[in-house]
Amino acid sequence: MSDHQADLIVHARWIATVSADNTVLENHALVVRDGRIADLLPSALADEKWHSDEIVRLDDHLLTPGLVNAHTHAAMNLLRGIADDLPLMTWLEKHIWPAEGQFVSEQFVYDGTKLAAAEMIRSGTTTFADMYFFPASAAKATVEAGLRASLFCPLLDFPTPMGAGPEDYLRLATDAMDEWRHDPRIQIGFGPHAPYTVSDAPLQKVLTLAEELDVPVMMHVHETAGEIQMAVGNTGERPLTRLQGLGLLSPRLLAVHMTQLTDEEITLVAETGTHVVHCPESNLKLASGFAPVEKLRQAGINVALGTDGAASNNDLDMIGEARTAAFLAKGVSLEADALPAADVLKMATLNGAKALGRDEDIGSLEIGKQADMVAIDLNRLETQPVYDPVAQLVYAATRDQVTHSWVGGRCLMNHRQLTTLNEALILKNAQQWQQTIAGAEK
Ligand SMILES: CSC[C@H]1O[C@@H](n2cnc3c(O)ncnc32)[C@H](O)[C@@H]1O
Ligand SMILES: [Zn+2]
Repeated sequence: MSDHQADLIVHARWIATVSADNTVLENHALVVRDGRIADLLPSALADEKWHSDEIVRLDDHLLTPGLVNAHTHAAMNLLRGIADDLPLMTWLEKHIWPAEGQFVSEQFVYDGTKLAAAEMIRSGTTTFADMYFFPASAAKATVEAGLRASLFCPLLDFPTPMGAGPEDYLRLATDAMDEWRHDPRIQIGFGPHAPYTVSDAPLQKVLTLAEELDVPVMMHVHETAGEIQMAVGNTGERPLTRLQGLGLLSPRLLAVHMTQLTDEEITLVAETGTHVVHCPESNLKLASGFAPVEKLRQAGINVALGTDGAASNNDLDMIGEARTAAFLAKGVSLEADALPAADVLKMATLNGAKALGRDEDIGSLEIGKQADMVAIDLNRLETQPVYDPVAQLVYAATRDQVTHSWVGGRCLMNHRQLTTLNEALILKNAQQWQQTIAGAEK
């Protein structure tokens, strides 16, 4: 390869870099070599300086970093619509856990994660943080789809189709960590489900192992007021205080939901460097509340964005989630400048990468980082004219305007055609699962 031979050059009308200075470049080219961004320069100069057999010209598009869905349960796509309009604990205990107990298997997770991967690619996500059973099956589906994932291995006090109890779950998690240690696409972490399903002893083991193996931990925390009332009634302590006592609050922890927080707890989260994952649509649909995002941001907390699973959201659309997050922040603070478009895009990209400890590699479009990026066609009646492309993405565009996706410079979607996944087969499998599951309910 000559000095200026590239694997891929993408010219775009706008490039939202999400770098520290938040630059939006106009009429620039992004040059990819060996999966990484080798150059970012004005299109006219790129034509003189760089050569490539693969040149993509996107004259009406905004190029952004691939979106990072910082919390989901991918395989739950197969349970989308199985139980709606219910509060969290009824939804979980009366519908979701019984269905999972009956149907979740390696094949369910593989098929469900493929279905989710197709939806995620088609809506601009390139990395997702998953917390679900049989992570080896999720990893296989992820790698075949060409996405990146951080897979948080489940841990609960009670048996599930995947394991008999904490010792089992911990062994499965460390086995997965061994297996995937050398693959840069897959990161494995611990996913203790929630304070109300995991007791102190296994949580202490998680902490010791996570520190020893230097891996992240993800947990649903303070999702509802009921969770806190129950804990206070049983132990006299709020769950966050308990987690702090156990030493779990740290930059290693991604605390998901956090809808119930006192000012003192916000200070504690900030001081410990704990990351918060905001899942506004799931929280709204389950009527759980919402994280006080503006207060968290003002306290200096890194807030990432997640969809949660498709059984509570009911989609994995990070563009829609970003819009909901922005509107909600404005609505609850009564401040129109709360969570501006550029900040919510950062929340959906770089902040997620940071929470996962992957921001040296992904989350922004900067020279040296992985070429994980997506293109959004703004030349539609719904998004013209364009004064501010990032505002247009957040406030007006929809996920079907995502036309291209690359992970490490590899194209996963070209003009809305998936290149790694068989859509017809994924659809057929999803319909078969629906028949099996609905048939068993009769
Ligand atoms: C330990 S595997 C994941 C486990 O979590 C369940 N789940 C999905 N969404 C939520 C949520 O919003 N709060 C709590 N638990 C949730 C999922 O069904 C699996 O059982
Ligand atoms: Zn969740």
